[in-house]
Amino acid sequence: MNVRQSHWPRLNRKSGDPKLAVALYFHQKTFLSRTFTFKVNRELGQWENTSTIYPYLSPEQKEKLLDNFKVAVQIPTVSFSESDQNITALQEFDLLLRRVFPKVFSSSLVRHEVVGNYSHLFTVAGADAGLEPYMLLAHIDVVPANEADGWDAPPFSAQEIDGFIYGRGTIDNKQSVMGILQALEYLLERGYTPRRTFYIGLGHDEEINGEEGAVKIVNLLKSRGVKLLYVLDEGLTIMDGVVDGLNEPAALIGVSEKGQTTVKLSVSTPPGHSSMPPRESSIGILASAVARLEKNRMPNLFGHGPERATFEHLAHKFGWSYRMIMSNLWLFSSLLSSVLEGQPDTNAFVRTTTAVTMFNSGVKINVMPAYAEAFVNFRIHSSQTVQEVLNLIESTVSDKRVKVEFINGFDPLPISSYEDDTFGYQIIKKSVQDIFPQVTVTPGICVANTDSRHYTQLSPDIYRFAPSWYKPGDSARFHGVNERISIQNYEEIVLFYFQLMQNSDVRNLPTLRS
Ligand SMILES: CCCCCCCC/C=C\CCCCCCCC(=O)NCC(=O)O
Ligand SMILES: [Zn+2]
Ligand SMILES: [Zn+2]
Repeated sequence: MNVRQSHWPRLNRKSGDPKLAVALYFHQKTFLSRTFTFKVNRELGQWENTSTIYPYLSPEQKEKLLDNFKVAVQIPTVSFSESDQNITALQEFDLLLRRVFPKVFSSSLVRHEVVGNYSHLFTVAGADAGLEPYMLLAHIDVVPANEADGWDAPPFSAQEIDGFIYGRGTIDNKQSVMGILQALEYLLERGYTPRRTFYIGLGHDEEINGEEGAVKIVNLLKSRGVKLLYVLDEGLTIMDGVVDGLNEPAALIGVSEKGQTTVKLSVSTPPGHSSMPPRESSIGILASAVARLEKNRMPNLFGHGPERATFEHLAHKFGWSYRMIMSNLWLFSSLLSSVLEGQPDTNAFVRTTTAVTMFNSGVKINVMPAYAEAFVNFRIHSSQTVQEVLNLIESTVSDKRVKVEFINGFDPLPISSYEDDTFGYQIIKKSVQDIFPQVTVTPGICVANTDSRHYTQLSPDIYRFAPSWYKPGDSARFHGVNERISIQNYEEIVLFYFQLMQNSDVRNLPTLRS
């Protein structure tokens, strides 16, 4: 999320954005007396004290957890495609977990099951069977990485540079896999017995849709009649310094995630000699169609999904000028949305995105190609459906020579509750505040997809968040080059899960202060 200075109009400068100046003038003239509408959460009262084990890591523990994490990153658990995964690496990863988390694998409180050959389900038995269980998710597999793309360190080296560990999976998502189990290992070492039962699900094929991992874990839990109070998976992060005007870091808890669809566009034309080409080749026809899709973006729908709540919750953290915009979205939402669409990550917040990810054609330099195909991946805004997006694709392509085929897709996920009395959301929020007291917590929309989308029948309250710091430039590290995490951040992540497990043991949330 890089809303950099140049994209945010400076309200206190004469040279500010003219659109904004007009809007502000209009607002000040006409609506000065209007009360701000931004929402300030009421603070919860006294928390039941269950966190009896202080979140602390000794120097020896810090050294050990880092060693464990590095080895996890060094195992190349790559999902190349739905039919191609590095099975040897997945087997090696299984052995690693058993070796470095001896308490987890030997405790009488923990039941461990392998699901779908390489995924893991842990059931940690709580002392009070009357309390509804919750579940933590993460995934073991990673997307491919090629050092030649410009990595500063080999992507499976876990090399340390300036306090950061570099490697594929360091923020997606081995920091959660190892962080969750490391936290449990340390809690068990210190004699912890949970009050509330919880599950840990580690999928091995999230990057290729989770059919063998998450789906099978869900089916197993369903067959046992399990219902979950809340689910926490990977997703949004702690945003820091990437929204101009917001001077404090903000933890965005994904209360939903976007839908997705992929279409294949293809063109067939007669092959022939390249010395006598037709006016248009199959490649040219297809390229024009793809260019039309990229040029005519899906509509900006800012304000029609949970992204609106993000800004309403953050409004009071901005300076007065920004606050005026955020807290009066009824007037300024088009201004704000046009700013947000200027950067790839914030743009993903406000619309269905269009990504041309594969393009294949041609067999020889002097042969006209008989066939060209492209795959386009769309991430669907909360207020749209797959069908609506398909209709827009058809009308934008609008060329009978281009065949448009639906490959797969699903609608945006339901929106989980983030109210003051919502157990899961408030427990996650408190755990963030325990470990990151300087951070504001707010709901958000996860722009990518996660294994948690398979869990909707087990719980209405599904959250997507891992407390990795996301700073300017970090968006390019997800599935990109130089994926990395700071050593300090990894320690914080272990402590976050350590706290989350203990905080989840409260029977009820504290009552609201009036
Ligand atoms: C004002 C807030 C604007 C926020 C803009 C969005 C910031 C995005 C931050 C983090 C994104 C990280 C996504 C991590 C989950 C990755 C899951 C994944 O790769 N799934 C597979 C897939 O979606 O294909
Ligand atoms: Zn992921
Ligand atoms: Zn990923």
